[in-house]
Amino acid sequence: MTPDIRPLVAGNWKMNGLRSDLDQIKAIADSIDAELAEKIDILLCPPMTLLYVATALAEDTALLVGAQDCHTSQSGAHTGDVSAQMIADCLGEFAIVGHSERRTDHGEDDATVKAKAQAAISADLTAIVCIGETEEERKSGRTLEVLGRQLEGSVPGGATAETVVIAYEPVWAIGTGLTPTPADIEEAHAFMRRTLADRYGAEGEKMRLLYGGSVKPGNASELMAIANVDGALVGGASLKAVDFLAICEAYRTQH
Ligand SMILES: O=C[C@H](O)COP(=O)(O)O
Repeated sequence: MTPDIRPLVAGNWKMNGLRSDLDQIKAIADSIDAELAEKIDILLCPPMTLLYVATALAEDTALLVGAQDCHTSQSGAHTGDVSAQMIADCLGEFAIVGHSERRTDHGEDDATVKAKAQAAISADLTAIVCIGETEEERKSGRTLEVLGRQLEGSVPGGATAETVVIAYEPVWAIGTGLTPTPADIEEAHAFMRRTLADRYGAEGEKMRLLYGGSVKPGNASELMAIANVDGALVGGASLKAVDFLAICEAYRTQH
């Protein structure tokens, strides 16, 4: 945690979720009480097919809703793509960009991720920019070098704490049940904080830095207590309301 930074717990449903799962979104939205809402922001990013219904379910609750990607343009001849403006039109407030699965599956490089983040910001969304090293990069001692390069290449100039959130997701920790040691996470987040503060000054000091990769109810408290970890980006454990809410609960007794 970072004093004076409001934590964000974000759920990324990835390519999961059918209409029959809308009850999970409703359960999450309806379970966020005033005490928890006062302490943290809680965000859910369902697949695009459920986005508009999700924002309707979240209306008049503290649940925030976002998307998992956006295009670099706001409209045009891009079959199958969805723009940041369309996400905002569906009342989404966030867009994840540069998730490692998109970097791998769709060949998205840092320049593309930066353009997507810029498109999100231009549509008044907050961009959650994902970065993280592969297993091979960690084993060869290049983690911080990779994070520095990705921050430089993926985060737009002029980013502020309002417009950008950074999610550190070691690729090898995603969906594997493995997590870095608390010391390794602390080192990575301290590095990101220094880098962002050097580049963005006071805004970099306030930017939210999430940890993602096998966050579960059982390890959330330990992970969220690490210095400069201002929340979580949760994959698998966000699919069930009871698990996602248990992760959010890690904050109830803190602050
Ligand atoms: O966006 C979420 C991350 O990729 C983490 O996924 P996971 O919690 O299933 O490891």
